[in-house]
Amino acid sequence: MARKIGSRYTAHQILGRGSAGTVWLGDGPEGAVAIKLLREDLAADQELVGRFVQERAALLGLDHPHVVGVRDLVVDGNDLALVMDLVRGTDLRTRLERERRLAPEAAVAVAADVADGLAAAHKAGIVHRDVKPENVLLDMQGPLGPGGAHPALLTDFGIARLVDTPRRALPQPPAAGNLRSAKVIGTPDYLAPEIIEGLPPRASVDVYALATVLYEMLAGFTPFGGGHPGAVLRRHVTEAVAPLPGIPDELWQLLLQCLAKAPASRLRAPELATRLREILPGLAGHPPLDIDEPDGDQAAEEAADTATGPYVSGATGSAPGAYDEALYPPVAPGGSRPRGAVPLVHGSAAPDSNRETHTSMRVPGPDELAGGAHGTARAPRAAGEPRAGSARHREAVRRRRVKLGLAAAAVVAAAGLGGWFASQHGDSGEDAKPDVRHSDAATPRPTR
Ligand SMILES: Nc1ncnc2c1ncn2[C@@H]1O[C@H](COP(=O)(O)OP(=O)(O)OP(=O)(O)O)[C@@H](O)[C@H]1O
Repeated sequence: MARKIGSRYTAHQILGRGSAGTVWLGDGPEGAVAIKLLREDLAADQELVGRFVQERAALLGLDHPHVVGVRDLVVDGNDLALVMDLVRGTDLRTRLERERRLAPEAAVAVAADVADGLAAAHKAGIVHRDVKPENVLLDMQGPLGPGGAHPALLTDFGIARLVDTPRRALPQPPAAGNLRSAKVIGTPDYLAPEIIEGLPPRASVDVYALATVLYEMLAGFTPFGGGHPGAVLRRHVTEAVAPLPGIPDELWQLLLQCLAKAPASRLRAPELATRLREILPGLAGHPPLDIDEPDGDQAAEEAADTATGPYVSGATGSAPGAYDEALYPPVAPGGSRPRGAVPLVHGSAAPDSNRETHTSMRVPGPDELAGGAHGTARAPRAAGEPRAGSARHREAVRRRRVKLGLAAAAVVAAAGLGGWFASQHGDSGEDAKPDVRHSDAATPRPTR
């Protein structure tokens, strides 16, 4: 059923749905396009429409082979739509759902494309803030690259930031104690620790998210994902990345550098793109890594811990130990994380229960984050290693947790996690980095 969008475009058929709206296959004066029609409640929000219009120049100005171009912005009655280049292919999430993990060469080729796209955006002063497999489109009509990878293009620039605002999105947390009132915008698995800690997001958050996507392409799971969203956030801040058995060392070192907790330790996007392309030839013929995902039952335990733990204690005025299900949806029966259960805007429905999407939640305080330091590490197992889950294994895990908990408590008591984290950033040299504005300012500021 065709539908007119403004005076110039016609939407013909739905390509897919996201949390902010529906993407249509359409056409306009210059041929086939993809039209992202924002949800009606978003389109009816005058403040939001104003921000989109204000952003017009930035959204339309990004022209790069690895960025999905925005061609037009339509504000027409109840419709608010972004007209984009049509990418004939699929998104990376769909490919990962099908293949689980990619061979290192293909994974690195995809990541290098995305890093190129990010480099262009950062140069133009735009931070993406929501790099994840759903936002990486694979152009099946493009030429095959290293490892048989199709060209990858990053989409949804600045959309998360534009759509998610404090206006009525969330109940405000009390402005007391060490709780910060800023919100976290993004998708839990890909959120850089400094965002969780409440620092303003800069270009390095995109590099962290891209490194997470690369890890996921190689491993079949993200480094800190699994269980309750609160547990995921804590792991980003407190845990080291578990090594991937069999990964070529050069690639592993690159991943570690870009997953560094301190933003200044990460590579910038152009350097990352260069390094990835440098190591590509050495990965030719390397098979996909043969590893197993950390156990689901462990994730379930972690989720249970989190639900009764200190993370959200008192955060929204609830009783200690309780948590607000509207903000932190419960874990599905069986312990597996409900992908797509955390809406971009409070109150919106998840577009597809199999899809991971954005989250919007308050930033936990340092002492709340410290509560996560007690042994939630999820180490991947080399294929063939005995699967955890036996009674003996569970007892060992419990004992290890107690030990780790005591150790963590000692560390936190001695130094204070907040102080530790602040010092990581305090001398990080982040200020010396290019000053990349968020996509909600009116005029792009050139990088220094
Ligand atoms: N420019 C495009 N060309 C072709 N298909 C697209 C284009 N943009 C998005 N799509 C497809 O439309 C679907 C929905 O995209 P959308 O960006 O709305 O949601 P998402 O990124 O999957 O989720 P969310 O917005 O909640 O993060 C995806 O399956 C994607 O593959």
